[in-house]
Amino acid sequence: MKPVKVGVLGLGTVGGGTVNVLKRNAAEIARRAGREIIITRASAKDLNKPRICDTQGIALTTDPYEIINDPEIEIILELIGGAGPVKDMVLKAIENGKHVVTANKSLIALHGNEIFAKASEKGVIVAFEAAVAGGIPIIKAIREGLSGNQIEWLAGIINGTGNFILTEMRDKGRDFADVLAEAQALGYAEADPTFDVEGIDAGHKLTILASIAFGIPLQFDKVYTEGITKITRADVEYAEQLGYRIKHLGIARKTPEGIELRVHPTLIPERRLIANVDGVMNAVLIKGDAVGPTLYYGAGAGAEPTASSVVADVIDVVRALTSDPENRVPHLAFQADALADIPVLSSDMFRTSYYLRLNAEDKPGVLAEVTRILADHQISIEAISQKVPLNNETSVPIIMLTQITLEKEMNAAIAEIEALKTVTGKVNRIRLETLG
Ligand SMILES: NC(=O)c1ccc[n+]([C@@H]2O[C@H](COP(=O)([O-])OP(=O)(O)OC[C@H]3O[C@@H](n4cnc5c(N)ncnc54)[C@H](O)[C@@H]3O)[C@@H](O)[C@H]2O)c1
Ligand SMILES: N[C@@H](CCO)C(=O)O
Ligand code: NA
Repeated sequence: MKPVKVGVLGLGTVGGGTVNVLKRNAAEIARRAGREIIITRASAKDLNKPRICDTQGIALTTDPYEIINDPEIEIILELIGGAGPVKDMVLKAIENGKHVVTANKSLIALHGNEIFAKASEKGVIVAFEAAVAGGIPIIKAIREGLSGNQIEWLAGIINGTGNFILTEMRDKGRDFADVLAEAQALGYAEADPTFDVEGIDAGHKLTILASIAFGIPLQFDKVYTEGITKITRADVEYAEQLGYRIKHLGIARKTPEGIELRVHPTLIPERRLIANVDGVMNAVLIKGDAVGPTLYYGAGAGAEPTASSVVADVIDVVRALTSDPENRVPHLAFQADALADIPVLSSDMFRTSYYLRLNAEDKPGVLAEVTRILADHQISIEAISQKVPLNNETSVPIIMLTQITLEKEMNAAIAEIEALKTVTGKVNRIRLETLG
């Protein structure tokens, strides 16, 4: 059979890694796919930039549409990124009857509903394994491996840059800015790294995971998002004294009222495997009703780990070239006409435990005032400890862990606690999940 011709848009970290893996493993890949797969054309913004890949044998252009409109090309790899100009590129490729493989989570999270509808209309595949948790085959695991289950919840460390920063800060006492610069140099970070540190990238990935886990349309605008920039060294230490690690998690949970979609720093018991996932590694913990908890671990970013997923998608597409479109794995795991309209809950409706840190005057009755406010809001305290004052301060840090409570009640209680004359400054609140 003739080789399958592939065109690549974008030759940066992921594009370069993909060229390298497809070339290096060509023979093995052909044995798996049943056909030789070759990259014949690639588009780059700057043709003379130094690259991590060898482009010998690949015709380069600065115009992606030359490739998108090339009738010889069967599969387009969109590895440019962003939800701007690439949206039209992907829609045009689909329009031209080409299959698309992308690593672009913002594109899928923001425009996936439209893109998948168009792809179904045209009978082509849009594959996006590399968009979530880099090299971990998490899309395939949920969409195919767990398809007999009702998924109850999932929780994941799904931003490599953020986990790398938190790990280096905790283990080596390094500065935030310094570690972020290293993550950028290593090719882990997004073009705009605020996407990594403010939880937006994790929010994009959570949007995708929740859709394929629960069979709901993609709805990034409903994800509650908090980043890692407000995590302090003191909180990391206090959490550890209590037996917890602070990780930045994306959590999707089905409740009787609706679905919680939230991205935020989270205390998790240090004995959990996921609490010990460090550096650029990602992990996703999924609870299915039949299988119980399952955990997936691997590199969340970087050229070749991400390329591993891109290439696997290319092979899947090649294997599916001869199948009828209706017999393929649905883009969002559930049949497109069977997506459910389950409400996504506002953050007021979240139910979780909390770690609270506040500074209070060191005198009798202060703790009683704080605990009375919590009791008024039906919030039970799991643990409480008073720390030694820092320097010569007259106020003392108080750390509390609560039992599961409604976030609306917690917000109201925090407002009342902050209004107390004996409490100085803000209450620092971090959610806590036992993930059991
Ligand atoms: N870097 C990672 O570890 C990683 C992991 C998973 C997913 N992703 C996703 O993969 C995509 C690519 O990320 P990256 O890290 O490789 O970014 P990158 O910046 O290294 O590469 C993108 C490349 O696209 C080029 N480009 C921009 N406009 C172009 C155009 N019009 N035509 C052709 N080329 C153009 C840029 O010059 C750049 O070389 C993004 O969607 C990103 O979110 C990245
Ligand atoms: N910037 C992303 C790339 C992988 O999606 C991260 O650090 O996880
Ligand atoms: Na993946």
